[in-house]
Amino acid sequence: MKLLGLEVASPGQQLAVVGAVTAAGLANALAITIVSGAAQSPAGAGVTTLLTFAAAAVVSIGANRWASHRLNALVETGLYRTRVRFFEKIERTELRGIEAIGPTEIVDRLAQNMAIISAAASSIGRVMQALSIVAFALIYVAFLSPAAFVVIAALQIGALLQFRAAVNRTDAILRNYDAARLRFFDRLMGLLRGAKEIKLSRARSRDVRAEFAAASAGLRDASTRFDGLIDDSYLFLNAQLYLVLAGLVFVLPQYVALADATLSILLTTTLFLWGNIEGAIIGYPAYVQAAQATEALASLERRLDGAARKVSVAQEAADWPGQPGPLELCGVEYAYPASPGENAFRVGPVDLTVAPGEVVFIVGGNGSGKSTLLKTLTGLYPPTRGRVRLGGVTVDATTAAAFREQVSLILADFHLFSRTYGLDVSPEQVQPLLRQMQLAGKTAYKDGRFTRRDLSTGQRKRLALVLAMLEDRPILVLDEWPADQDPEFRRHFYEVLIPAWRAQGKIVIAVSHDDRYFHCADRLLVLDYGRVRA
Ligand SMILES: Nc1ncnc2c1ncn2[C@@H]1O[C@H](COP(=O)(O)OP(=O)(O)OP(=O)(O)O)[C@@H](O)[C@H]1O
Repeated sequence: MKLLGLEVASPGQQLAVVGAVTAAGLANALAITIVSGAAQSPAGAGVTTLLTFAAAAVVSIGANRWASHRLNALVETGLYRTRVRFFEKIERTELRGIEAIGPTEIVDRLAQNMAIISAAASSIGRVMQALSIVAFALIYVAFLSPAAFVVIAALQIGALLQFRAAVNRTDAILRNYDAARLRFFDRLMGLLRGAKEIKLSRARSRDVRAEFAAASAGLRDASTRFDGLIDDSYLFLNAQLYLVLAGLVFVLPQYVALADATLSILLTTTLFLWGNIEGAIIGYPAYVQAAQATEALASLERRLDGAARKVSVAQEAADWPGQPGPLELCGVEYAYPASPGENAFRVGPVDLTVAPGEVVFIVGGNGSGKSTLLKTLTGLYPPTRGRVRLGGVTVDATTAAAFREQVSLILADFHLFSRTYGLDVSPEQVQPLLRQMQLAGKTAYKDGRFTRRDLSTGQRKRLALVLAMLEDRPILVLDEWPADQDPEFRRHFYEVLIPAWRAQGKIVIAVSHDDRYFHCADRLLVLDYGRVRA
């Protein structure tokens, strides 16, 4: 069964919820019938009547409670499954796919849209309960007076159809709201990431504030229009109640013979019924919002699937099938997709063979394609031409996942996770490396995590290198790693660490701008606007 667009329940579970809601509605109608009857002849209402009334009330409340808790649990389980599925899809989507969608949309969809769907779950329960009560109350009205039933039902159906049409008109507003929320979120991220830069310039702060205010205004306008339309429709529905009451009291008795007592019960029942109709329609906008949120989630999922179809890598690949051997780049090129009116950046073709124990420095100006080449040779970007081989085995969709596990990579925008995920090491193994990186006393390794990660930029890079050394993989790739190190540690890197890795037989590829240490490499690869110059 699909609820709020989520695959949440088996037909049996669905039947149980509908059954409970129906039983609650029926018990509710029974309770009204009993009190109405008792009100007509109080002398005839004894203990049995009271007990039957109490039993009906208990069944109604109990069944409603069970149904709403069950519905909430089903929707939350559906959301949980959706989150896990998204995590797996994001994990399977290659780097380019994630870069193309962007983190703002992914975070917004998974946080905001899921919250909208979760909030709608309780509304849906209330709508179902109210509709069931309305249905049974209408049957009771039909039993009291078929003519009154026709009047009430006709006005009710008209009002509900009008309300539904109004809510459906909010579709465009909701889409605007969704786009406005993404813009707002994007500006908010800019505000937080750029907090330092903003503090240093009042003019910049003013401009950023203006953009932030414009994004907030977009949210305000879309939200106000949505709420306004819903409120108007709600009031219109309320106005129908006056029509129904007038019809019942002033018009109906002119044409149909009605006892005073019946008319009074009809009025009470109508007021009760209308209260429940209001209950039903209050939840409907939440349902529409949830449906839109689900569609946005589905659209993101389609894009992730599309990106995965374009470039897919078998995750369940076994260990690397080849022997340790040279890393070969055979005519490797990578071209970013071209934006309209722009020439796409392309790096390559690169032909390079690096044997175990060899050290290659990649050199070149800003924007010459060094990081792009590193991402391509480590299998993060699939080459648009040529191929990467390790130990004679080509890196392709079936071997890429295993190949990446042969590589330790520290890019300029590396991330230090809160735990040392995927590494099973003891503090005794970590401590000597922390000492070697002059981090002992700054941080320590305990319970699978480093006690402190709020270190200086250079120290964080050293910590990333500690993790890379603990991984102990045959290929070590570093993007301008020494750039943030002090001269002494820079020398340590070039004159102690690099020779040690060479002696261990590692393939070391490092981007470097330190020409005074170029002699520490076996070879230099010079890039110039994506082309290999030397
Ligand atoms: N995600 C991306 N999408 C499209 N183009 C990109 C992307 N990342 C980088 N580029 C483009 O690729 C070119 C090379 O970028 P790259 O980061 O590889 O250069 P780099 O040599 O590492 O530069 P730097 O020394 O400044 O770090 C740049 O012109 C950049 O505009």
